[in-house]
Amino acid sequence: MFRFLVCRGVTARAPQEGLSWFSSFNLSSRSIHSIPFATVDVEEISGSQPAEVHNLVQGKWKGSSSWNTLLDPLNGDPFIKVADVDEAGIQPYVESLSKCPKHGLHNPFKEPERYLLFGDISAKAAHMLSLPKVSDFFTRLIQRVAPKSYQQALGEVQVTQKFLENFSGDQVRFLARSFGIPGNHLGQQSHGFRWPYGPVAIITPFNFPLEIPALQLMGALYMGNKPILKVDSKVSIVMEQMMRLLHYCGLPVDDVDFINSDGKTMNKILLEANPRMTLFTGSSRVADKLAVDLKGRIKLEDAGFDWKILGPDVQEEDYVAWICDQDAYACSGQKCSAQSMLFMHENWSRTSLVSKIRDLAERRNLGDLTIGPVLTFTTEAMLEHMSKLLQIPGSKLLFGGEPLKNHSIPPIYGAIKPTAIYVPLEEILKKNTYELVTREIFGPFQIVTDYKRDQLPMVLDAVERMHAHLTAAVVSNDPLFLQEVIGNTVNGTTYAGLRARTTGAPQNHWFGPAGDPRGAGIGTPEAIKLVWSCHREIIYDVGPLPRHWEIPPST
Ligand SMILES: NC(=O)c1ccc[n+]([C@@H]2O[C@H](COP(=O)([O-])OP(=O)(O)OC[C@H]3O[C@@H](n4cnc5c(N)ncnc54)[C@H](O)[C@@H]3O)[C@@H](O)[C@H]2O)c1
Repeated sequence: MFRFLVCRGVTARAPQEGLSWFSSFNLSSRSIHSIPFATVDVEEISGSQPAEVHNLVQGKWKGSSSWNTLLDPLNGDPFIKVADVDEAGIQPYVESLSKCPKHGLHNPFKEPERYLLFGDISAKAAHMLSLPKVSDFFTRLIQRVAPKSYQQALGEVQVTQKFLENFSGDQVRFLARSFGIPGNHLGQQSHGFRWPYGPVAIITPFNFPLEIPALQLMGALYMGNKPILKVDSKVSIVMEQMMRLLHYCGLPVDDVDFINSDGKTMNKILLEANPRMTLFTGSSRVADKLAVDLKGRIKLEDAGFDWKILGPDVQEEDYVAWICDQDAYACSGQKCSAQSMLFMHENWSRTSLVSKIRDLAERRNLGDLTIGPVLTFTTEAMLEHMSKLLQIPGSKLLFGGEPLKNHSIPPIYGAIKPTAIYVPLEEILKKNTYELVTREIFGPFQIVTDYKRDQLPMVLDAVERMHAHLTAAVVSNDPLFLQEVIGNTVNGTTYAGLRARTTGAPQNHWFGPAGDPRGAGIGTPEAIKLVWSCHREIIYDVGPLPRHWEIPPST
């Protein structure tokens, strides 16, 4: 992995066209030391040289009178200053959103050229992200604010790059494909169109600083909406730089507002600006509040308490153990799709699967960020949860359960070893323990249990009672077993088969919860159309009237 320097203070350039756009960022001839859109040098951000994150409203980047200082999650240095908008400063954002009509910035009858514009922007942005120094820039920036291994952070950049490639050229206009049905008489035809909502809001969490906001933002824009984007301030520097890249690739500067604020201020903006649709990705607690506040005009990607069921056919033990380790502990367990509960068939309990998972988990280390800080739970909170679980009869610590040692992660964040706790199935199902055992701990933490051949209905009962149905894995190549588990469950993204995993949200398949009419999706054309457009039917009825038509009797 090579390092490079970026000139501090370089501002976003005006969009340029065609060849000149490409040659203005020609790696071989011009400076390999600069990234033309970037305003930060990822390797230089530190307590002595803190980076600044700005807001964008009505086409202008703005600072703020109050700056929120972030601590480096690896050493506690105050390393990023975020221009925080407080409740007194929301008016420009409310006004900007209110200016956008309900019929959007474009639709099939208004400025259709913009569908092509977004195909072009996507092609250019995909090209930029494919350049090694740009992809390294974003990968490292992600690592600085949401510490995860280089490979995991790079994965976000690659998914975003592929997604942008997917929606290059004419693919944006194909998203707005309409259909027509012949009518009842000459001159009548009905046409179904994908229509934008107009002013919309996007709220995203800390754990995927680039992939989630970038994919949802582009989907919103493709369909003709004007979004206000709010990313968790802890990581918003990544998307701030991505906004600058998009401007560089031709995104009109007043198409998107970008805001840094706390949740309360954002809640107020939503109530005052009244976006026609809000996409919320985050915890179920906030999701449920917003669903009420916004009177249902919302789509949700909320909490994940994701399960994996190992079926009766034991095979490829090493592979299954490796996937379990990746699913539970990559990104320190801070994926919404992380494996939270593992159900092992008794045939698997007789193998050395658990000790293999433990050995793999023990390879993880802070040096390469294969384990790292937990940003929303402290060490004490996770250990306290563990001791409550260990009071359940028959439960035991399988491995982990200790704080990480020899680190300088500040105490506002958590730092524990990858942890697995065994809880007997019968105990999990008891009314007063169920809630405790199925609480989502957004860290390197999983529950393991086992079941006997005739206890599959109990396993299915346990997963039926969960409130979030995001991802799941059924690890078996027994078609009857797969059929039974899939037919009796609902999770929106379910992997089935020997190689099944719970994590993995590439751009090539739908990712989102099921079983909830508010459920959103991300990544695919279906997800974009569902989340970011509504159906509009235009019934043409132009005549002519039948010859000798007369006014009929009233009906
Ligand atoms: N389903 C998915 O695709 C998905 C993806 C990633 C994360 N998640 C979930 O997100 C959670 C972890 O993220 P988190 O702790 O940052 O979530 P969170 O709900 O605390 O915050 C998410 C975002 O909402 C904002 N926010 C908080 N209160 C708000 C309010 N009242 N009005 C408007 N905005 C508000 C936050 O500032 C942040 O930007 C986990 O539960 C995880 O499972 C889900």
